[in-house]
Amino acid sequence: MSVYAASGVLDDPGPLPYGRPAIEAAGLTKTYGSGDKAVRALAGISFAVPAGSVFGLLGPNGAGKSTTVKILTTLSRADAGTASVAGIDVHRRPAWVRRAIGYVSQKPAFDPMGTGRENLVLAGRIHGLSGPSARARADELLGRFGLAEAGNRLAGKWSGGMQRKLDVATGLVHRPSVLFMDEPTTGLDPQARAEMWAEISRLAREDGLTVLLTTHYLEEADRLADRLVIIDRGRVVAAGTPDELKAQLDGDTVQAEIVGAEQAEAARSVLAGVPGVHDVSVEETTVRARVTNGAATLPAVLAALDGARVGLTAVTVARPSLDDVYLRHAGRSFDRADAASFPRQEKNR
Ligand SMILES: Nc1ncnc2c1ncn2[C@@H]1O[C@H](COP(=O)(O)OP(=O)(O)OP(=O)(O)O)[C@@H](O)[C@H]1O
Repeated sequence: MSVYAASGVLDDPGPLPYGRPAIEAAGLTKTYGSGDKAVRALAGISFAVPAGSVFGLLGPNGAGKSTTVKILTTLSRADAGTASVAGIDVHRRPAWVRRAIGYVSQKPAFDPMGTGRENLVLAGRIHGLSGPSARARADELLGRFGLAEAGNRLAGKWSGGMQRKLDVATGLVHRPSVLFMDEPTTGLDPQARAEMWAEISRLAREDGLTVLLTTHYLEEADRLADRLVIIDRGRVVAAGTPDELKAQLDGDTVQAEIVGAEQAEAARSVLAGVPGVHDVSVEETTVRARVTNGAATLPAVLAALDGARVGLTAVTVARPSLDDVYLRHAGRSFDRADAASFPRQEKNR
């Protein structure tokens, strides 16, 4: 099979071989700039995404999510490592990959001065559909996303949730087998976010699409992803299903808010001595610890802190969350890693 037919039209790369992951990344590295200004964005990222599943790429700002997606969607080249999408090598066959994937960026991609239907028809035409085929596909997608009634109204006047659905529908016009979504629910209100989660699940369950989404919302990854990797500073620090990752942390988490940072350090040493308490960490005035059994250990924790005259403003006991998984692997909590990198990221935008 030739890569390009004489007309320049691509041959069909064919279906994904049975059992082969829809996305495979192995040892991807990427450094931006050189010398003193070099930024190592990826330090050897590897993962595999089963076909027909929702996969989460989770990490704080600057972790390397966008760089990974850019490489997988052929917008950037890795310095080293290999990657394939829909069974196609991203470096050797970028045009094939582009035909097999859809991409929904974080920023709106639709024309607000066009109707929803016009936007979809235009996207279909850009992908080479004939006029009648593009119109039929537009109507199919409007119906699929519950947008049929609004289809002839200006997209710029739609609600944020409807506009996001339009962006997703646009990414699906050419029937890709793999859909990349960058922060799909950023900026949506809670109801629109829940609706978008349901849509994304449906795409995988009912349509057999493989969805790779990036997010820095732990809850989103927990609720939506069949499997996920947590990326930190260009490395995969944890991988598995959300339940597998949380189950690695047996027991509960005790989190105590301490009156001052000095007392928080004192609290750390006090708690480290309480039987059943382990992995004590301190960030500013927050002390966290893993405990074998939260309900049984809490009285001893409170008594120990009280005995050391440590002032508390709040104490909570919770089942392990993905934040705890991140804390265990990255040595700092997710929120703080995100906040720490935020000012630098703002400058980049
Ligand atoms: N074009 C670029 N030139 C220089 N440095 C870059 C460039 N793009 C990204 N970086 C840096 O590479 C690192 C990884 O960035 P990347 O955008 O992949 O992270 P991210 O996890 O997607 O973050 P965010 O959630 O903020 O998009 C960061 O330190 C970032 O500042």
